[in-house]
Amino acid sequence: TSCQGVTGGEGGPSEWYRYYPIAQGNRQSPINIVSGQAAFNSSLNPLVLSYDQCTSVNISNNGHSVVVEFEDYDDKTVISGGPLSNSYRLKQFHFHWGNQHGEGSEHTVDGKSYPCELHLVHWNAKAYATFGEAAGKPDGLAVIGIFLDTGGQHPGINRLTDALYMVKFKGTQAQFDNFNPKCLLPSSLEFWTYPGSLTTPPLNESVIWIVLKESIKVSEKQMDKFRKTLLFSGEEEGERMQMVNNFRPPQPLNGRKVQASFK
Ligand SMILES: CNS(=O)(=O)c1c(F)c(F)c(SCCO)c(F)c1F
Ligand SMILES: [Zn+2]
Repeated sequence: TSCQGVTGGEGGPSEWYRYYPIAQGNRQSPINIVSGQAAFNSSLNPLVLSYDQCTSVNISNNGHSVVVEFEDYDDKTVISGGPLSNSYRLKQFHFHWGNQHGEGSEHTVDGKSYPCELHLVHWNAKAYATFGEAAGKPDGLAVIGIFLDTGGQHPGINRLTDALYMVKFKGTQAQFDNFNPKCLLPSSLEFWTYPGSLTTPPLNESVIWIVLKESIKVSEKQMDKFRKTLLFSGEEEGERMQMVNNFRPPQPLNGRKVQASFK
């Protein structure tokens, strides 16, 4: 139900504006990407992900999603190129998903939802001293969005889905090292890009979005692991609420231009 939404109980996306008025701002995310209206920009550089030295630290359930965090005290895991003027450091990745096939992603493409969307969250450590500071700046964050669609089993995501039982409850965390999210990339890095926001409170308008055109394929069984293992609720809470439908629906474009790195 809508009151479940991303917050799992204390009012969903339609209530956020009460405490976070920026929910009605002019660069909110996600959006529906209308492929025919995206402007091909030949001056967009190829996206470069320098993830070879990445060090994952832990996996956790923050009550909104399952999050894998990385060491980000130096530039060993960065992205550059694309629409970005400098390198941005990987801080964490997390997912948004539905409770059945037809919904789950945050961005939609020509009105089509995917069952899940992966967000790789990076921050502008060249311009700002901390993630928190960057999260308040218009060019502070860069999030790569990758659609997960159902198809054959994805070998790379198994280590992750096998670890979900350790973070079943809100507020739990477990060690999770040597996971390189490069294994979750599709073969093409072609993308759409547009200026937007966080999709969960505080909804800061500080994200340069980079949404990959090509989805990765995971099996229905792997998708079900997210839906059946994770809870919005904490261990001590009586009622167990399945963590599903933790996605925000598309927001008004308000005149923004979506650029494409491809024709
Ligand atoms: C893009 N997806 S999002 O808005 O839901 C999102 C999120 F869920 C996060 F947890 C973080 S990191 C916050 C401190 O860790 C983030 F930057 C985000 F952008
Ligand atoms: Zn997200």
